[in-house]
Amino acid sequence: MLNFTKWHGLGNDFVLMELSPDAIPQEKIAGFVHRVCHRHFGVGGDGLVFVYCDDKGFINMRIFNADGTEPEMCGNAIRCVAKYLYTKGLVKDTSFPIQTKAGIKVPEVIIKDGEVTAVKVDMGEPILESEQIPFKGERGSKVIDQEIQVDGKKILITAVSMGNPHCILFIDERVDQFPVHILGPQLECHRLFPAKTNVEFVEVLDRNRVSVRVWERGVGETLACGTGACAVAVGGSLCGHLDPSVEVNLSGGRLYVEWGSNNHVYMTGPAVEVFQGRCRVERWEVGS
Ligand SMILES: N[C@@H](CCC[C@H](N)C(=O)O)C(=O)O
Repeated sequence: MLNFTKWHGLGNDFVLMELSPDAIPQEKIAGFVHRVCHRHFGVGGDGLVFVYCDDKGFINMRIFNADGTEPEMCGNAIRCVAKYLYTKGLVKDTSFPIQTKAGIKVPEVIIKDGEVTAVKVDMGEPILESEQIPFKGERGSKVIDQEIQVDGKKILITAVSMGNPHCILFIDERVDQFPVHILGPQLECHRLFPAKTNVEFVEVLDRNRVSVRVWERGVGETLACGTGACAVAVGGSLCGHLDPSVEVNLSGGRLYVEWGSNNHVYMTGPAVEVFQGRCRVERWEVGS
């Protein structure tokens, strides 16, 4: 039996296990994650998050998407991990570093009347030139409002990496009526993004407020994406649509993002524990 807790950040939901994925045979991880995250045959979740201390005593977080692929980072999950560690008494300070595949991130739990009401995360610096996002071949040639063809139609995209890749579209229509389920998968697998991409559809409400729907790599449409919200704030600022401080309204709720003058991106939002449980696992086969 494996203990787990179920968490969400604005409806972007995760199964959290205090375990290193290295404890699982490499060839079994994708199937294990897929099964745990399955909404009918497993616990159900957009992803599975592993939290553990490495041999140097560093806290590590590794996240896997529901399809079993491993992204570099997850903004909503790191808030859940920070609250988990703090409320369980596994860390004493309100702010502490967490090692991820996208480098060290520093969450700070915000406490009011003895309760963790939100988590603010220093998400580090955005990356505008990387192998994950389209790059025109010259240094300094960032992808900002660049025209591309999708299914014979011309669209403008902006590409930002927060450790994981994001393709951002600023749209003129209402985002709640936008065909996210058609354009999302087409852009996720577009040849310009060699490692596939997350896709954010953004309706700008004013210079400090946006409405966003997200199509996530390896998952599909989710209710929120923390790294996506950060990428939108950076992309919107680079395109001249937004100020550096933005309220990001996602399908599952609101995040506050600030692109600081030190080039770090700060994301603030909630983290909620939903339930605890144990799942039956035999040879890393779940529920069989
Ligand atoms: N929901 C996440 C991002 C999870 C990873 C993403 N699907 C990817 O493949 O990069 C967030 O809150 O940032």
